[in-house]
Amino acid sequence: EFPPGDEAYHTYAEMTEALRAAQRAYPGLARLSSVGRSYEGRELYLIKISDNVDRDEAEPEVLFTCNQHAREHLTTEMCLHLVQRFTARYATDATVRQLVDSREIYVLPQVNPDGSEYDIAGGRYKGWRKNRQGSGTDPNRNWDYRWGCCGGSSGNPRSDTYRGTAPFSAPETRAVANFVNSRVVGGSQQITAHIDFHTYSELVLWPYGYTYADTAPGMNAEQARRFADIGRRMAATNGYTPQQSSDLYITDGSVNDWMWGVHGILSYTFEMYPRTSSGLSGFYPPASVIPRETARNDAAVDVLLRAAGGA
Ligand SMILES: CC(C)C[C@H](NS(N)(=O)=O)C(=O)O
Ligand SMILES: [Ca+2]
Ligand SMILES: [Ca+2]
Ligand SMILES: [Zn+2]
Repeated sequence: EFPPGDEAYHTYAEMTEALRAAQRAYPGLARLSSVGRSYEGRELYLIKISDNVDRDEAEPEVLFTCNQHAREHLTTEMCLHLVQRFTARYATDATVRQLVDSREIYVLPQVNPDGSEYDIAGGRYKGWRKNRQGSGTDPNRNWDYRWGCCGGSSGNPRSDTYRGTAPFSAPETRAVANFVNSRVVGGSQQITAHIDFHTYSELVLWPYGYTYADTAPGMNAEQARRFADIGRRMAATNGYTPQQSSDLYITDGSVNDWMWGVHGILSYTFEMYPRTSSGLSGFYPPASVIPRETARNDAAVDVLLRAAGGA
């Protein structure tokens, strides 16, 4: 459980109950499923939000993933805020209704529930980042695109950026990748856009992460320009700093590189609040900031949902 004062943050059980409650309250709009299990056997819950939710309609599909990194608990709240906004406001908010009626929105609030639960065990924060497989694998170095290619991860199991023994050696990244692979229907990937939420630093990041170059195989100048244009439009709404991922530092095996490199999905990372911090406290902002710092991304999310349809 979370330490005293931080009860508003959702544990894995509370997150699961929030998803179940959304499905119960909005059965025509929300459908809960699992994409698989974590290393310790926790279901990796996914909720789909759309009109006629039980039908696979010819609408652009957009995926939001959160909590790849255990200690980044504000991101779980970000995904749950998305679920809340697109279900509870459907009846009253014309913007929300238009988006839910014309898109299929997938939200995965905890990619790494084992790590997240370990980080808060006993009501004390551990500063834990990775999953709980052996000494821990960094999920965001375990994706199967240019895995371990470029000095953007570690081969040392003790390292916080340990890439694992092989691409998708982590059950969690394997399960999410299986789901994305399953959305190739009739030879084309139905998911057109994606945001992976992290904390912290207030950044909008786009691929590639494995190279400093703006263009590279699978990313031509026009595609790079589109990533930057949409990235800048999103950053203009939330005050984050837009940049290519590698401008921060080189990463290899990251989710954005895989989503774009393998599936052509317009995939971003949002590093949320705070912008700066000393040491680990940046990962543990007071629960009082949750409403403000999750709603802060509403307009950016709408920019992406529109871009997913070609806007
Ligand atoms: C998406 C990359 C470029 C940044 C991310 N930073 S974090 N969230 O781990 O501090 C990471 O190292 O995975
Ligand atoms: Ca629909
Ligand atoms: Ca569809
Ligand atoms: Zn992170």
